[in-house]
This record gives sequence, structure tokens and C-alpha cells, in this order.
Amino acid sequence: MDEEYITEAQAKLAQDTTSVPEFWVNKYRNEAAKNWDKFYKRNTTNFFKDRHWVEREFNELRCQSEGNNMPLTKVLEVGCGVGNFVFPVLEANDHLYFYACDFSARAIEFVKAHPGYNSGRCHAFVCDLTKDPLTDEVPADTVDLVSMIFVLSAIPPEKMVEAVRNVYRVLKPNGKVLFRDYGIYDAAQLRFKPGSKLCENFYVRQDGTMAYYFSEEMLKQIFTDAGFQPMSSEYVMRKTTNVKSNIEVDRIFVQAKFMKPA
Ligand SMILES: C[S@@+](CC[C@H](N)C(=O)[O-])C[C@H]1O[C@@H](n2cnc3c(N)ncnc32)[C@H](O)[C@@H]1O
Repeated sequence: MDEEYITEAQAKLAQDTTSVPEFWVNKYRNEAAKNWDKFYKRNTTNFFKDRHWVEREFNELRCQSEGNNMPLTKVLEVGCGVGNFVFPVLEANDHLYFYACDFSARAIEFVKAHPGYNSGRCHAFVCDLTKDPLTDEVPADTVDLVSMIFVLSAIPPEKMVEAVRNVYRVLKPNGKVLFRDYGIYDAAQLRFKPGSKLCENFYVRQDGTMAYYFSEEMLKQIFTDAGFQPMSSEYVMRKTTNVKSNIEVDRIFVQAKFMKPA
């Protein structure tokens, strides 16, 4: 990241000295699943775009076309929403089997109603990563890959390590986590109004959903505390134009891979 950009971003963030009363902080934390469910009631399947960049960024998901006798690669997408990651990848690679979970029951209903949902290649279920064992639905040590695409940022920081440990238990030894999420100093973080910050780098949006902005260091700490070995990590910068205001903004994401040791 550019030094000048970082200095300006830090100065902007330092201006916000407000704090959210503890009652509200607890309420947002306790009602996270309810607020995401309302989000999907309002937006149905229309909010997030299909994530067609995924195979370009994560070669593990590309079709290897090594013949039909190869066992299917088992992938678990946690926090799958309405399937904007799952369905494009399933369509592009017929050698994958997907487990997909989310704590919004409504999101899972949308996944099951999708024309691409085929129970021979996909199993969707409701699960709160911070408290429901994934092993209730997925046998321990059996999954090749877990994708975490913009989900960990929605989880309060003090629950992140436990959520990642939950993922660890279903992965095979040498299995990998493919991760992409919001990076620190992302334009969306700098746009929050005073009174939205719940704790360092963690904010509540107007609809009650929450978002954390990761530094590479913080992300590495969470995954190593949960038992993973870091494989790669980078900030991905994208300039996007806000359609309403026609202003160009700097989106910053963190993309990383972690391995469960053998
Ligand atoms: C920004 S959306 C991303 C959806 C999807 N991964 C994608 O890329 O389109 C975040 C999702 O994480 C889910 N989520 C947040 N906290 C969760 C938790 N503790 N357990 C399971 N799902 C959670 C939300 O319901 C929401 O669907």
C-alpha cells in the first residue's frame, strides 16, 4: 500500500473518537443472524454479484480435467449467502462437490431454490460458524478446500479464532482455506460516519450488519492461533467508480491461503 495513502487514511480514521454505547454493541452482536436474514428478505438474491473472478484468483478451483475416475474435490463455502460464489464455480468445474452454509435461514432457502442446486453435487445447511459445530453436517477431516469469501469480516473479532477452529476440524490434513475479505483502509471503512465504530477496525452498517477491515498481520494471527500454517497473503487494490456519485474509490481486499498441517 502507498505510504501517502496510509497516512491520509490513518488521519481520517483518527478523527472518529465516538464510541457506541455497550447496550447497542451487545445488541448488534446478539442479533447478527437476524440482521443478515432481514438483509436477504429486503435484497433477495439481487445484492451481491456472481463472483466470476474466483477461478482466476484461486487455481485450486480450476477444472483440472484429469478424467472421470478422479474423486470429486470437496469444497465447503462458509457464509455462502445466496450462492454468488458457489454456483459460478460449480458450473465451471464439474469435478467439485460443494457443502455450503450460512447462519441466515433465508439465504439457505435461496441457495436450495437456485436452478443450479443439485443435491448430487451440493449440500446447503444453516450453521452459525461461531457456535454450531460444522462436524454436525460435514465429517471431520474430509474437506479438501474451504472458501471464506467476505464472511470472517461479519464476525465480531473476539469470536473469529473459534470460527476458524470450527473450519479447521472439517479440513483434511494439507487441506487449504481460500480467503478473501475487506482490507484495512478500504474506501468503505473510511466512509463510515462517526458513531458506527464498535471497536478497532470493526463497524456497524445502517442495516445492523457488521464489517471488520483486516490487516495482513491480524489475519495471520487469527489463523495461526487456530492452528493453520500461512501459505500466501496480499492486499488486492481495485479502483471502482461509485455509480451514484461518479467518484472513483480505492477498494482494498486481503487475499490469502492457509493450510491445515499434516
Ligand atoms: C458479505 S456476505 C458474503 C456471501 C458470499 N460468501 C459471497 O461471496 O457472495 C457474508 C455472509 O456471511 C454470513 N455470515 C455472517 N456471520 C456468519 C456466521 N457467524 N455464521 C455463518 N454465516 C455467517 C452472512 O449471513 C452473509 O450471508
